[in-house]
Amino acid sequence: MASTLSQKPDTLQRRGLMLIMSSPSGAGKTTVSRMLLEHDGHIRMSVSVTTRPPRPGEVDGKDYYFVGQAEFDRMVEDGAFLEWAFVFGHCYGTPKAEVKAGLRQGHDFLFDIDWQGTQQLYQKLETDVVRVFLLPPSIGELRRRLTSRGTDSAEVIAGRMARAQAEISHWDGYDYVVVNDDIDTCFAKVTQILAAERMRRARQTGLIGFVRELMHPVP
Ligand SMILES: Nc1nc2c(ncn2[C@@H]2O[C@H](COP(=O)(O)OP(=O)(O)O)[C@@H](O)[C@H]2O)c(=O)[nH]1
Ligand SMILES: Nc1ncnc2c1ncn2[C@@H]1O[C@H](COP(=O)(O)OP(=O)(O)O)[C@@H](O)[C@H]1O
Repeated sequence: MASTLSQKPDTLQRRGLMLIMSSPSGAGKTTVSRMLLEHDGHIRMSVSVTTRPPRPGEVDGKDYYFVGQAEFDRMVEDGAFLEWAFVFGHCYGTPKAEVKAGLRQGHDFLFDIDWQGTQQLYQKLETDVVRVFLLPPSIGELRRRLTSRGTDSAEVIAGRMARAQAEISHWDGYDYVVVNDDIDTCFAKVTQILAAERMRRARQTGLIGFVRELMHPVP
């Protein structure tokens, strides 16, 4: 039977969500983020600002906005960040403007940020935030991944390994925890989390009118 409703459920207005992915360095956040951006047409990356120098192959404006310390400090003073933190000796921050406007328009955003940034975003925008923590299958595999990525010196890798346990200790500040053993399985799980979170009643702002029409159909 043809529907008499004025709106199709699939096209209803929805508030955007903030999918945060954190992990110890090398567990696979960047890899899973790239897969999500490639396969999901509705999520955008929140590109952070950092004082860390670019790695080979990283593109300014795509991977990060690379800035000097003075410019970063000015942005902090101007209130340009939703959150910012000091990680591995460098400053990292999430620019505010694009995300706030995008959420209202129903866009979803993906954040590759650490536990400090996650706490700050959760305190500010709790209902919009979905927190996912990726774990490596083992500490040995984490070291192998950091080494095989080939982007950091032995000294930097040693620093990241030394921080791994401290970062893992924040796993209980997240809504979901996924072990990134096989990459395709891990990606499938993150995709399932995103799909379910998009269906949360509180996010489906357009449902109110739709449900009203279902309950009071025009004869
Ligand atoms: N709080 C916060 N953390 C960030 C931000 N951008 C990146 N990070 C985190 O900073 C850490 C270092 O990032 P990066 O230097 O790219 O190395 P990675 O750990 O190999 O991804 C990671 O834990 C990122 O999640 C940000 O805007 N805010
Ligand atoms: N499930 C996986 N199995 C094997 N290698 C992986 C897996 N996930 C990521 N990697 C590799 O491990 C390295 C670190 O991954 P990356 O996504 O850069 O981690 P992070 O962003 O968390 O620091 C990269 O070389 C990546 O290709």
